[in-house]
Amino acid sequence: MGRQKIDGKKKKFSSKRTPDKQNASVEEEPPAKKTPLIPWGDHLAWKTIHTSEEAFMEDGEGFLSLEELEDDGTFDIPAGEASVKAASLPEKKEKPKKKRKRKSKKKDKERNEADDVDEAAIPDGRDEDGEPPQEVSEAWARFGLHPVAMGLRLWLLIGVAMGTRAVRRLAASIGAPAESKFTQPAKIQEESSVAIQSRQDVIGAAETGSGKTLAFGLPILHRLLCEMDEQDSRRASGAMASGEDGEMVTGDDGDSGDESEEDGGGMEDQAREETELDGEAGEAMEPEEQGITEVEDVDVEQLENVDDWEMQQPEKSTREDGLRALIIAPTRELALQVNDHLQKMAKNTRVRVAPIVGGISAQKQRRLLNMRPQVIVATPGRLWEYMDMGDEHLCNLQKLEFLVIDEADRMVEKGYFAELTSILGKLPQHPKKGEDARAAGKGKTQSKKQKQQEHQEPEGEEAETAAAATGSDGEAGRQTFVFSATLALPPSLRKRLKLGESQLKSARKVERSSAMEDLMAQIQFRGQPKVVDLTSSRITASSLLEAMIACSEDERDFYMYYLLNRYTGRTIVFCNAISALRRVSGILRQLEVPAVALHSNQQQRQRLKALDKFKSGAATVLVASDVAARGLDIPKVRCVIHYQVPASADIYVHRSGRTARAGMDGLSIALVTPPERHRYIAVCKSLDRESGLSEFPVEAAYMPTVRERVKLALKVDALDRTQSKDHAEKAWFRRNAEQMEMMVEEEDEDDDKARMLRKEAQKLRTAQAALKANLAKPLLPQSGGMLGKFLGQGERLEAQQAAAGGSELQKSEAVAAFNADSTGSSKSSNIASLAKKGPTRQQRAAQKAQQKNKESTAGERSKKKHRRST
Ligand SMILES: Nc1ncnc2c1ncn2[C@@H]1O[C@H](COP(=O)(O)OP(=O)(O)OP(=O)(O)O)[C@@H](O)[C@H]1O
Repeated sequence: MGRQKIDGKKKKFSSKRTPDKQNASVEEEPPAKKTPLIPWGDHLAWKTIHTSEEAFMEDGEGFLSLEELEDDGTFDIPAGEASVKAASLPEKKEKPKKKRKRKSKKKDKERNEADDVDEAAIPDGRDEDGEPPQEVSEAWARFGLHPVAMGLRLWLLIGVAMGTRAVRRLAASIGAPAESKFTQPAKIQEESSVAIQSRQDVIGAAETGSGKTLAFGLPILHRLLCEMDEQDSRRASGAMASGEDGEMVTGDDGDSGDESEEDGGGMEDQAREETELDGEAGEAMEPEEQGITEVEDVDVEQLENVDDWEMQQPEKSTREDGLRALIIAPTRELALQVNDHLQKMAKNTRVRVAPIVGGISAQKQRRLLNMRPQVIVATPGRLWEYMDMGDEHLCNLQKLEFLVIDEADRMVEKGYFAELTSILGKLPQHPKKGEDARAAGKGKTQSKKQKQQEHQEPEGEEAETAAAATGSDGEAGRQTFVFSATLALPPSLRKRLKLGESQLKSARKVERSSAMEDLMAQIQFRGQPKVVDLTSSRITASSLLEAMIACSEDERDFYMYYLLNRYTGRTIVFCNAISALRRVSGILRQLEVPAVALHSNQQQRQRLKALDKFKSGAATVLVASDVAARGLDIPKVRCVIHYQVPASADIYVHRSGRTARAGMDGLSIALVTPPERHRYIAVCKSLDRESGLSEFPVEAAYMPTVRERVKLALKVDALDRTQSKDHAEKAWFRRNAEQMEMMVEEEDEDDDKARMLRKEAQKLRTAQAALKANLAKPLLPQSGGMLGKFLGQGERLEAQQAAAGGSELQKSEAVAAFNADSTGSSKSSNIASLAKKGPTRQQRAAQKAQQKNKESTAGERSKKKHRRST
């Protein structure tokens, strides 16, 4: 009931496989027009696809292993209900199990979590939270994606709508939060879809967390998959013509595929054993020095992301395949995240994705490059290093079809630009109309080896691949994406971009004024790029609530601690300087806040461990430098605290953008001290917020305990450091004395110093005991049974934010409402109030607002109740 077969009479999704090839081939025809079985199915570019068995079979992770397969191998899409049928799959060929202990534990955990979803308890299409299914958008259909790429999206959407177990797992595997509000392509993805159909270049700017990665990821995956189809068909028809076995070509996952997977598994395991990150340059700080909770105890399994760099399909491609897509991102973490995202999307396809970033050992980097992945995600420094060394794969750029520059505004900054310029200089020229792509594709600065290779004319398959690279429609050359959340294009440049490349070049000498213009002039666009600017005048995400707290330097730690306690969700505390970051980490450690530190002076391994600990929830606070400001997509970050005012508006926007992602709510609070006032005003001005951010209401009743506690923590931390230093000195002295075979007598120690040390140790013990006692106390003594809980303001803020319902003005009013005093002047006067101290007015206002909010929430609740009952 309520279920419709997707195949109808004409079309059949078949999971039948040729018995000896162990492959699933899917053939479809367009759905019958009369009864569109999937509402958006008519718009799909139905194609024959060849996909691996795993896509359909493996442990519920493939997109057709949805337990919706019928006896005859077709599958149903439930319409209007989410009940699912037990799978009746052809028996799966047992593969010899390889040792995969480390991975399997984590996978099992994920599976168990997913298995917790009781599907029987999901009646009439509601998800397990009892929410009715959301409308599935038809907007994806306009993309005309390759069915595999489209499949990911479709199943993601159906999964979001219905919450079925396997699909939710898939959605999770491609990194989309199940609670995400995206039930259709994000705006930037929609606007960039021209990149798929017409292969137009795109310069895109959209708010943080708005889905830019998929905006370039999907076109790349789509194109590469289409080309593989074409290659397969050509090979199949070639084989037929030459009288070979005419069996359907099934890609790499036939018997040989099994074998290669075995090998691959072996290689992967071996690689895992071997894989160690570089102990690269840069000062390696001891955890104690960082003042962070130990990360050394992190289980290796938590570092899956490190091992996952190993490509998902380790069999290497041929040299003829060449590099197809080059994605450049400014930080290692961001590059690894994009790499991870694309790898997950390309799972179960023959598209291979690999990272080239600093911190990966040279041995491993070499191994990855030897596998000749079609897609490379890189940071400019490491990429240029390998290109400059003449790496064969990286210099084989004739078939490069995609160039992506992510976080472009950062790329034009000092420290990136020189390398980026060199990389761009290596890229082949676009072929002129009618010119042979391969002839034109010879870069300006090719390695010797490469030039020799090119003198040998490609034959057969190679020629076919080259033809495919130029596009069957005669389209040739590389497609470029330039993306950022804060891409400031000067109006003159915008105008010239509209005019097209030739005008851009001719105008550049006279008019070029910014680094961004330099970059645009160096990038060879194919013609007229499409400029997609989705940034609003607000620039930050619309679901982000922003506020500030004006405080003295001494008070900054108090407010930070207050905020961490009042907003217990995942929080990132951003610092400008590593010294401040260490200090904050030290205090938090003493205050028993589960925090980890992340900054550029750490070894890459430490950086990843910290991120992993934060992502896994083992730490709820990340104390970070701006290395974490851009691009990082960490789910469920509720709050960003700018412990120090960032150096520029761009950094402010990117830092704040670590929360309120994918349509979720988030809070960003800047702590502003008098010396930072000018910087704060400049940031506000750049963001067109002349009146400054709304002042965040602080509940003064909490502050006495907060102050006392933080002061104690500071004291303990200072004493702790002194003592560690003394111990280190003593140990050093003893070590050296031993080496010189000197006797060290206790009397050698200065009596006064020894007494002082004992005194210090006693002080530390007393302070530690006092802090411990304080930590055992609730933050707000007389709070009528709500002790230690974070009720009140956090929830009220959320309620007000929700009530504000999206408009910027309303949202800033939502924050302002907390401070609103009888004169209502708090917002306009907040810059002026920076130097002021004393929260009495705030306190009164907060209490008033609290009272008001209680009343309105109670009123709302009773109204809702009434509505429900009627
Ligand atoms: N159409 C979609 N459906 C579901 N989830 C999506 C969709 N598009 C993106 N997402 C999710 O939204 C989140 C943010 O996406 P992404 O990291 O690409 O943002 P971004 O615009 O690149 O952010 P930033 O500017 O900070 O780098 C990711 O978790 C991603 O999985």
